[in-house]
Amino acid sequence: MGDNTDEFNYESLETVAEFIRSKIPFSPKLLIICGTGMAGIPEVLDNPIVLNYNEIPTFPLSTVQGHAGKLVFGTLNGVKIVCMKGRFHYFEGYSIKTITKPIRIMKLLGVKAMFATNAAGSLNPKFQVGDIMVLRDHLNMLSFGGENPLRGPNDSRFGERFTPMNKAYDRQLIKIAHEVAKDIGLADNCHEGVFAIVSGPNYESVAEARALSILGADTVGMSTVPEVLVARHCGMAVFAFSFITNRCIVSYEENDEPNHRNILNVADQRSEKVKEFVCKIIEKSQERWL
Ligand SMILES: O=P(O)(O)O[C@H]1O[C@H](CO)[C@@H](O)[C@H]1O
Ligand code: HPA
Repeated sequence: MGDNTDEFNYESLETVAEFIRSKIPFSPKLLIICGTGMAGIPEVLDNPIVLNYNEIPTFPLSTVQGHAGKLVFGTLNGVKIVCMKGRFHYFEGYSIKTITKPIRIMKLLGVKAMFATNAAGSLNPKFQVGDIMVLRDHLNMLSFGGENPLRGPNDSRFGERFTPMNKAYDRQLIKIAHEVAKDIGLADNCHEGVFAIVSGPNYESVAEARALSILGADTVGMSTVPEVLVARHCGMAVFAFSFITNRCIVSYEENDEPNHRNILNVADQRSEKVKEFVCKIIEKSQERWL
């Protein structure tokens, strides 16, 4: 779990990238991280090639239900893509560096942009379960507590010491996402807002949900933001969205409770729409990734 062990240095990550290069006949340009319940996204790829995480030296292993632990390489409209079917979360016990390790490996493979998806609870009363919220910004509650994957010596071969975050989410891709939502009949179900990350694995207490809302968060989840920090640090364009699987409970009078099984079910029911949304955004931004 040490921050600066050899496992994370440039040369070690390059060894992992070289292993992947030896298995895959092309260099991916776009990384898609499949959130909980979004494991169907790689089905859109032509000529898929699968690499299991446990075949890749030093790659972490998925432990969460709904996260298979596979890299799926393929193309869509000529764009060379790699999907992470299974991401890593802080609550699994991995260090913040481990959960973001794949991002730098992907950079070494040639990836220029990251599309990150997540299942999230909604804090904004205007959002419904089944809606999408495109991330305009985030609230990094882990970093407020000092946990940041960019902490430690900076290797300038990846990026600069200090990374701005005010323009983390690519504005052209956000615009395209709204256009696509309109085109596929999701205009009323596609929002834009602020995502807050908490460590989990517990869902929020009523007081926590209320506090996050007061701080300006519209959705909350347990992933994505560390990946975004590392992707921006190494110069990738970033697009992210939350798929809203549940409402956060902000009243002591409510009997409802969030649970992972329901979250998987809700995501599963809308998986075709989510796939279409992602495909069309890639199609419309295609020239940037060729
Ligand atoms: O963020 P993803 O991986 O979509 O998963 C979300 O869903 C799980 C909780 O049900 C947590 O892992 C949370 O982060
Ligand atoms: N809170 C935190 N993480 C989540 C939630 C939630 O309500 N739903 C899905 N992931």
